[in-house]
Amino acid sequence: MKDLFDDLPEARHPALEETPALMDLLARWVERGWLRALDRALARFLHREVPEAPAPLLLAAALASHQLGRGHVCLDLAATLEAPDLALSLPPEGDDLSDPPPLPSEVLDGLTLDDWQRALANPGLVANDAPGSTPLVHAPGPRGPRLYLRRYWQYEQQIRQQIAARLTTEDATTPSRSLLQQAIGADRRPEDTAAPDQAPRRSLLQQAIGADRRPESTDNTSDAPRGSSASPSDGAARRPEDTTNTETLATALDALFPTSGDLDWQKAACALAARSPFAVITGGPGTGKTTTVVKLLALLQAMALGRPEPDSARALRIRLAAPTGKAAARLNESIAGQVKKLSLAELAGAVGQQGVDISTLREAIPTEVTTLHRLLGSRPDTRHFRHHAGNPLALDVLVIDEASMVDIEMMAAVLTALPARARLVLLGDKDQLASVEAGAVLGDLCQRAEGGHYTPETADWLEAATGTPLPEHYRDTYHNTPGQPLDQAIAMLRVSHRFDAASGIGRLAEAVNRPLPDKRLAEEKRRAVREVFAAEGKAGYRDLARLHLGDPEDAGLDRLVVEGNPAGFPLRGQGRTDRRGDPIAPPLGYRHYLAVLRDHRPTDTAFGDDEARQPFDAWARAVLEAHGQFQLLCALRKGPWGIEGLNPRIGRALRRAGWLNASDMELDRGWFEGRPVLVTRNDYGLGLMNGDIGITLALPDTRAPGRTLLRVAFPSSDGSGKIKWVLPSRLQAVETVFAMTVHKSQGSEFTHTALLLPDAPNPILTRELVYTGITRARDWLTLVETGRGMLDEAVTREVMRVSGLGRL
Ligand SMILES: Nc1ncnc2c1ncn2[C@@H]1O[C@H](COP(=O)(O)OP(=O)(O)OP(=O)(O)O)[C@@H](O)[C@H]1O
Repeated sequence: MKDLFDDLPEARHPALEETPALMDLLARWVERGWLRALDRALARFLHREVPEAPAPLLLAAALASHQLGRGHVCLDLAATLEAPDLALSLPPEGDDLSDPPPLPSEVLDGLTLDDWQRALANPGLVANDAPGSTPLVHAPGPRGPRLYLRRYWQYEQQIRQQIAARLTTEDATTPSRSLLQQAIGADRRPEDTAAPDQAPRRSLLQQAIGADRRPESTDNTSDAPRGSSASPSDGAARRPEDTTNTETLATALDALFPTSGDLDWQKAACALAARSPFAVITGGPGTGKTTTVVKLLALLQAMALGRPEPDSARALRIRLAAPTGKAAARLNESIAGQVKKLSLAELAGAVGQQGVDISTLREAIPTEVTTLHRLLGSRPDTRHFRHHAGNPLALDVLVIDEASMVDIEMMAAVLTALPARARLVLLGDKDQLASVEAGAVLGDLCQRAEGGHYTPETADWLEAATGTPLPEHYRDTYHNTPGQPLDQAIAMLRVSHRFDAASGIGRLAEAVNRPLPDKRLAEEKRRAVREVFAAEGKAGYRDLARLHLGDPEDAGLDRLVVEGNPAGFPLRGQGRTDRRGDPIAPPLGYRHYLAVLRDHRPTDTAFGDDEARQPFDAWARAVLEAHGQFQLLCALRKGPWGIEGLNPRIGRALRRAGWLNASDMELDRGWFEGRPVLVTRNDYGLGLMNGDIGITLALPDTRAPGRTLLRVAFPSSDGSGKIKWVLPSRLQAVETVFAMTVHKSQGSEFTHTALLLPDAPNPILTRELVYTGITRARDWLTLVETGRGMLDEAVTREVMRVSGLGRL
């Protein structure tokens, strides 16, 4: 009897057997916020296009689309069958969890990987890892098959090909042939993805996946000449900065990096980046990414200006860019300072026969940082950029800072618009949260950065260039796997110059960030994190405080947001000094910027032409600067511990303390003086970028003497210190930012950061999120806990990103 039953096929969930049942299920998931309406729309669209498409295919398509909203560029089929409930972000924020619809695990029960792949064998809808016009692409991955929406498969291909082409045209050494073949993908011709993609259903599909606009640069139907498509032969031509002479390079590196006994990773990173037309410099906060890149630019410029043939000596066209206005402004500030104090005399004498003029060299190092959108020339209301393959960027070197925030679509657009001979240098912290949009390009590229994986050729070359041998454990021979071409172009900076051993912020970031290769080590990791706090108190880390809140009305929250809760820190935050011995001011709360707002208000009664604005500009600058002293960050948007609940709650606390004058309605959704706002979408008309922060101030109303008018003051993004005054009614996409999500805080830094963890487990709570939040703190960090065990929970959960960019 038993054998007979065993032979019967297992009954599968009706949603896998009949399309109407699947559509009902998807509708229920959408209703509960488990799935996006877009994801269901895609499944319905595909069903209309090919009515006989089997339900498991439509389900896979909806799940693949859903992954995009969660940052993954594709659906990993085997991983989904292993842990089906991870395919949806469950529970979504704000779900009351009652009467749940069937979970993915119930629906997928009984479906094997073979069954699923057989269902995907549908040439009308799914292509097998190849160009074509199907909306979906089924492609192999390192851990098993994946399903992509075609557009994202194409972005990935474009990035792979553009990077691989640069990795094959190193200036100084050439990797072995077999590695080159791996880099390009032995079974794929580089021109494959350039084949016309007729995609007849594209516009409808794009609507279905929320992508009705795309950059021209990635539009394969465009008949624009592929002027910038990189090919090894293009790239092999000599660059103006000739870094092939290892001896000259070594002398120049010695001039930039005073020698020390051990390997200086900054020097090694500079050397590797000078050698390769594509390079990544990754590292945690304060490890010297900016310092290194400034020296790299000085080196490249010196090489270019010092060329022996005077006719060919010309300065390189270098551009610096960052994904958001905020990140651009930050880099702008730090790079300008570093260029000014860079000692160039030795370098200038080390290159070329005559040497290079120091002031010419200094002037040739740019300090202006633009956003990627501006660089590519975004046009209002379209994702089409002015620069693309047919109209490439006019530059020789592009440096992108905060590259962890660049999503796959933007990275593909940048790479496609980059001339074949231009260098690309990516800077960023591989461990930070990735962009909210799909694709963690930097994290994917840096998967092996920790171990180095340098080949014997690279190790020998590095030793010749830097004068220091490469320690054994960074060599591929140590790891017993051949170093990939990509590994040779990546350098990881490992020493923080901002946080020393006495810094709790640095220690906590390190403990939280420690990878967890084996779940059995979870308890050990939790203990290591707890130990940082166990050193609390007078003898403990003086920059760390821990605050427990019982409920959102807890008076502890008022103390934190108004005053900064200095009592939570050892010695009330008094008496600390920085590395140079300068005093560090005790931690502050929002009262500080509101006090500057009140106490420094100009007495002038006119606000009109440029001159009359100056006192107001100075006031706004002081208020904005004071505002950067404190920021509350939280993981969630919704619920009492999300920004939506906390923003009005904090507004009320500040009003109670006498620092704000606003009604409940204004605090909830209106305008009031002192309101800090965050721009949530680029507004090219106003010149405001996603991530910009402005403060609402009351100015004299020139048309009605004695009365005031609210305007929002934003720092101008060109680093000029000017203030942009914007009428609130013109701001289309802003939100109050007493509380900010950790996601939005990327690229920013605050003197005192308070990181608030929610009171219940949530999939969004990961080690990357906690690490990103912690590393936003410059001098003071308050960890705010609202429930038990959430820190433990978070530090042992990692973001799983699925993409195919790991190996090149
Ligand atoms: N080798 C070094 N020796 C001493 N101080 C250094 C060194 N490298 C960098 N610094 C200092 O450490 C601080 C951080 O450096 P830098 O801004 O270059 O780091 P970063 O990695 O770009 O930081 P961020 O996290 O802000 O991106 C700066 O004050 C810099 O002057």
